Amino acid sequence: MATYSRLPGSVALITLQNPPVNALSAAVRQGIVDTVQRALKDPKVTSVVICGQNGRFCGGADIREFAGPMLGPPLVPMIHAIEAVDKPVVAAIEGVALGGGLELALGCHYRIAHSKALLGLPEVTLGLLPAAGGTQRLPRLIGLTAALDLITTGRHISAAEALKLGILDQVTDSNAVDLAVDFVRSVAGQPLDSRRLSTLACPCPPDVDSLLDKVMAQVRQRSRGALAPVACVQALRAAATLPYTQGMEKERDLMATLFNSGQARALQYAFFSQRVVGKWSLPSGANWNNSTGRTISKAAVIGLGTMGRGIVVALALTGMSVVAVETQEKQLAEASQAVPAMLQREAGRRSLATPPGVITFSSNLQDVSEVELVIEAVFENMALKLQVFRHLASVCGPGTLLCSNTSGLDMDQLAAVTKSPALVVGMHFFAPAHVMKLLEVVCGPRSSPEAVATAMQLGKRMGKVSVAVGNCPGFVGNRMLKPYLEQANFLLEEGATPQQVDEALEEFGFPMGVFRMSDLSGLDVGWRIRKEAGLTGPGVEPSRTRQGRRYSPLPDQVCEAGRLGQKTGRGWYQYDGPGGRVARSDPWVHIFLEAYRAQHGLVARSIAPEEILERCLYALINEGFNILQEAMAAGPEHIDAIYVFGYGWPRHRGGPMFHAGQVGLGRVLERLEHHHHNHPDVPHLEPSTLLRRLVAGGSPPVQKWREFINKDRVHSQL
Ligand SMILES: CC/C=C\CC(=O)SCCNC(=O)CCNC(=O)[C@H](O)C(C)(C)COP(=O)(O)OP(=O)(O)OC[C@H]1O[C@@H](n2cnc3c(N)ncnc32)[C@H](O)[C@@H]1OP(=O)(O)O
Repeated sequence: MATYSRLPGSVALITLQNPPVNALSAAVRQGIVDTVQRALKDPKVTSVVICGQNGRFCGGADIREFAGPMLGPPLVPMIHAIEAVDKPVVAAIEGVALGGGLELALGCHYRIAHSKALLGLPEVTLGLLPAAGGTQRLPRLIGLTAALDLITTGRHISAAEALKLGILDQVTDSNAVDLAVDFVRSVAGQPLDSRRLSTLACPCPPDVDSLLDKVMAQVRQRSRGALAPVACVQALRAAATLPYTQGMEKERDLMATLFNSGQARALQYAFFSQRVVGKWSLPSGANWNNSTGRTISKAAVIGLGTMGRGIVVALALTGMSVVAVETQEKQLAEASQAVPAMLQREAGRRSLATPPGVITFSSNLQDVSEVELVIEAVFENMALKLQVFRHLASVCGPGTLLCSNTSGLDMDQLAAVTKSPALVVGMHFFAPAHVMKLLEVVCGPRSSPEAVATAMQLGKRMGKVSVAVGNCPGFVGNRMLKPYLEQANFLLEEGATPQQVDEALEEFGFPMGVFRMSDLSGLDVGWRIRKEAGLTGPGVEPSRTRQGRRYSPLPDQVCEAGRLGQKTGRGWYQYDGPGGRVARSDPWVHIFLEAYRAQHGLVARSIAPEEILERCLYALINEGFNILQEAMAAGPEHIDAIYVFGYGWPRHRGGPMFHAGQVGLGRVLERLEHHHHNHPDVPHLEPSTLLRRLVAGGSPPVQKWREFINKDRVHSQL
């Protein structure tokens, strides 16, 4: 709703009220329509200020309402009516003015903001465009070039930047509403024509067409199949080339197409998934709301390889002091050069309000005795990690939280060698750890609510999307990746090339196909994990089966040939040299694949992109269903957030579990059955019981899956 009050000096104050972000729900829109009418009719009112309750102007349209029928007054005529009012209307912006919130402010005659306010038109991130006149008013206010940037990226900007661009008329460090009230009194009675943005011409550079073509090409390349950024450019072309009314028609038509697209639904689902995962819970009933984490001010990181360095930077960026330990002198010397530079770069990029914490480098594990939390980030080797944990248990106090950055090892085994297993949790970062948004917080069976809450809070402080997951091999992300990678290798055995597999996946929307990705991270990484699992290495027979299941030794053989990927200049592709970035097809790989197939009596066949996608993606999704069944993830949103934020799953496809729902669960089941029939020695293709149960239950939408997940789970940890 919106409240109305009359202040001394003939000012009407309209306050939007819809906590927590004063989203423009039907009730709020109705409230605005009613209160604006009241101000208009009240002869004692000469001017109007619109603000939001609790220091937040408006977070935009109420996204939850998008799923249902449109009720209440529409935004477009409501904003037109405000713009047409003949008494000055000022938007007093505190907190946020986003999406429809900023569009509402653009319909006002003046905009005044607090210096800490954030403004933006983030609709593109929800698969939409600013269709309450935003694509037509903003470019008329700040020019086409700046509007293209803001609308196609959806980025939030500071009040200072908004002032510079001309979106704001004034910025204040004190109360924005008070300033707006004073200001509107001072302009009462002045002509408003030039303040009505819809009546202005759109300032454009001389060569509009070439600018729009250039931006369109950039957007298409960046968006990897997403529709909304393209529609934003089309709407801005209309703003630059058509009269306002026709521009608005174009905006409306484009919005209608986007609104009904699966992509908008997927992106809105992704928005809410990101928020759902913050609300973790454990089977004990402990959850985000009833558990208190510790506030960490001093932490340590053990191991300063690539991951450890990134973690040190991520921690220091929160302002805490960090002890960075590396026992190998050469690695320590390199890290103590590299880490401060990384920290400086990242702090500069983020323009931080808090100065970074102090980092102390040491080769002595004893130096972590005073810290409150330790993150072990040594090599992915259980014996080594156990050794470090035993050592930590003797060095640290019994109240120190001990975390491991393992990517899939048993957290409970590590907890067992410490004095306080309840204070042990996994913190699985993704490389580069100071940049990547995802953090898997691994809750072992003995992890206390306090330990989980501390790790989740710390993740949030580091700006991560933290997802609580159960303790199973590979946790959630890597466990699902395994069948995906496995299928990619099988496809090579059967006749595909690395390029064909990568192109199908990149066409789907992944930034990189599996083989390009493997070359980037290094083939030795997976090889070492497989060696640890006894699947490869000296003494292991190079056959195509392991424990009665199909196995492809292809990646082991490529790695053992010294082809480690980009770092050696050769992997699944060839590069210009060690460290090269541009992947080119390598005749060596094709000859190698032919020889491999001949050696194993395999006849190459032509494989369509559809089969590549089905086999890789459905195998991954199927494992997601198994994970849900075992309660290693609390819900499909958790798996989807992990894949969107950590594994490059295209956001406009929502995440693997959401995608399964969009494809149709029946179809996924049928194709898995088909592929399992053709490959009975691949257990990962055998459809999950949960998937079968969901299909038998009428394929409910993803939000209803929880009702079908077996309550008597064997391993329930979440
Ligand atoms: C004709 C079409 C015209 C216009 C289209 C639009 O306006 S689309 C909407 C555009 N607006 C946005 O995209 C803003 C989305 N919100 C945010 O970016 C952040 O929520 C915000 C406002 C920066 C606040 O961040 P903060 O970290 O403080 O809170 P959090 O994100 O956890 O949100 C708190 C709860 O509010 C819910 N919420 C936020 N925005 C909206 C919204 N626009 N509609 C509905 N609900 C919203 C969010 O889900 C959280 O809910 P909870 O139940 O507590 O998890």
